[in-house]
Amino acid sequence: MTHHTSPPFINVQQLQWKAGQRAILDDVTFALPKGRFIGLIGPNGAGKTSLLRCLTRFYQPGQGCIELDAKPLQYWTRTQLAQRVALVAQHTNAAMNLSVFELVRMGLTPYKTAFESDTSADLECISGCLDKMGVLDKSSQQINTLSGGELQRVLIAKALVQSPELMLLDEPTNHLDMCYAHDVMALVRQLDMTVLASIHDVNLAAQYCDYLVFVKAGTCIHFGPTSEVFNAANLSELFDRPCRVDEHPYHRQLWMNFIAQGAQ
Ligand SMILES: Nc1ncnc2c1ncn2[C@@H]1O[C@H](COP(=O)(O)OP(=O)(O)OP(=O)(O)O)[C@@H](O)[C@H]1O
Repeated sequence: MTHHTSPPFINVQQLQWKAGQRAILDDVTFALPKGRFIGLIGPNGAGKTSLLRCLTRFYQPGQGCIELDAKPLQYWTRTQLAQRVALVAQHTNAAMNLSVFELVRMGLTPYKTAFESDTSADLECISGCLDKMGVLDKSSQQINTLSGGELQRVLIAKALVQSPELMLLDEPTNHLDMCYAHDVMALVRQLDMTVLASIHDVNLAAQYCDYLVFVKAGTCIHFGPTSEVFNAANLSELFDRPCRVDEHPYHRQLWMNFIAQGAQ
């Protein structure tokens, strides 16, 4: 397991979370620096979503601790947490009868009292975030008429309006075509914040993420800078099957391929 020397921004120590009697996360430990794009990779059912939910305190860990910026998560008030951590969930219900603007405006909720009206700074913030994600022209469109890729960008814009220090993205490229997936990853990479994103496509993760966390069967088996941990031994262990990692001949980045059965 790789460790780094800078003080961690996200510090997870021996985290355990149980659903009923079953430990879904067990002994999860990793520490990651601020301001980086971090990919959470691992097979289906490994516990990536559960881990993201623990980081928002939606799930309460049975044991272990999570610190953000050296402060245990349980000490943040609900409002402080909502101002600092934003989650873009995997299955967001887009059937609501809202415009893009109305949805993105909801990102301001942690900063507002119930009847406070929008200031010009609020409106600028909303437009700025929509613009950053390339969807400003969709502002008045109903969210249930957006394409999957547009909706994903709008949801990230809503999280940006929250101006969190930590953005959690649960499979942000799910259902996106390759171009949209790359666009979303590139846009996220440009954001000046710490982003932890679960990503199924490990090559996409390796291309854009500074750090990777490997999650297998409810625990973290490796974490560290992508260049150090993205290798055939670690990925074979993660997926329980042989693979190789090479430098891609075109873009020169690390690239994983599974070795087909009988082709070793
Ligand atoms: N609230 C819950 N109650 C019972 N089981 C749960 C609950 N939440 C998650 N699980 C189980 O925990 C395991 C991990 O689920 P999780 O969604 O965290 O995995 P994941 O790595 O995000 O998977 P995927 O890549 O398929 O989205 C699964 O077996 C799931 O069924």
